[in-house]
Amino acid sequence: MPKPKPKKSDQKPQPQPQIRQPPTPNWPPLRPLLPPTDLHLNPLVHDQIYLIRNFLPASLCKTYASFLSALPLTTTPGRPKKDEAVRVNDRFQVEDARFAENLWGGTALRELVTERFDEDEDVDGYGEEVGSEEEQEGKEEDENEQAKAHKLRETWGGQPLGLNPNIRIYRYSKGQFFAQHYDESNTLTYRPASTSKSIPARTTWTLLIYLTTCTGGETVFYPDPTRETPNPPPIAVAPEVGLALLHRHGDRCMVHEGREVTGGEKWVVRSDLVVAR
Ligand SMILES: O=C(O)CCC(=O)C(=O)O
Ligand SMILES: [Fe+2]
Repeated sequence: MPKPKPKKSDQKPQPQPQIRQPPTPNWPPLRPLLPPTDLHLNPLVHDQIYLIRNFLPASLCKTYASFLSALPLTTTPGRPKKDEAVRVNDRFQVEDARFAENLWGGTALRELVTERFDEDEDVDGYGEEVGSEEEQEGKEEDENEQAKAHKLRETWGGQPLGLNPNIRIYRYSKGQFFAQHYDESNTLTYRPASTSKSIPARTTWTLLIYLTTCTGGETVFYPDPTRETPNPPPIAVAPEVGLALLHRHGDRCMVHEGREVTGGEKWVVRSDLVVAR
């Protein structure tokens, strides 16, 4: 069966007058968490999809799913706007810079993204060794630091600043799904909650945090065919309690979908990685 032409998702930021913003939820504290040293950013597809297992422990996911079910979720209409992906789920969207900062800095995410994004690589992989003279060591360390900083910006599309304050909560019940689409990059002005700074920024990767398991409901990625692999197999990620997934979006976004849930409920917290423009 030919694949339907993927649409864009509708993730354009929707600046709304202050007065129409729902009040920010009184999110439960992000505790307990696993020690960051127990967590890893594992590449599923190098440079495209990363997974963090147990990003949120099961007890916290349970607290969140029950907290979120009390929020005023709205069912997205089955009839999308022109050029928008068909999506049927219940969702809640809020601008909450403080929560975005807690998810970033109050968990292992910042450390994994900014310091441990290259754990799977050879630790000496940055730069060639140019001799073992002791006086060269400092210089080599500097060069390694610079190479790492370069790799950081290359991986994330710029200097990571934090998460998009546009927080989206999805609940998919039996029969609900998100049809094939790709996620767009958005520009924004990043304003850390605790300061008056304004930094020109853009989103480069999608963050999905699964709070539940369910049957069906996999997030499925469709790699582009290449000459060597004309029929690449789809890559399916089954929702897992506490799993975080990061995937590249914008120009190099892979077409993907949220498969229909066939049993249970799939709960997802969605944000995006924000980098300096
Ligand atoms: O729910 C999913 O599995 C996918 C969600 C998604 O693709 C999106 O939020 O853009
Ligand atoms: Fe998406």
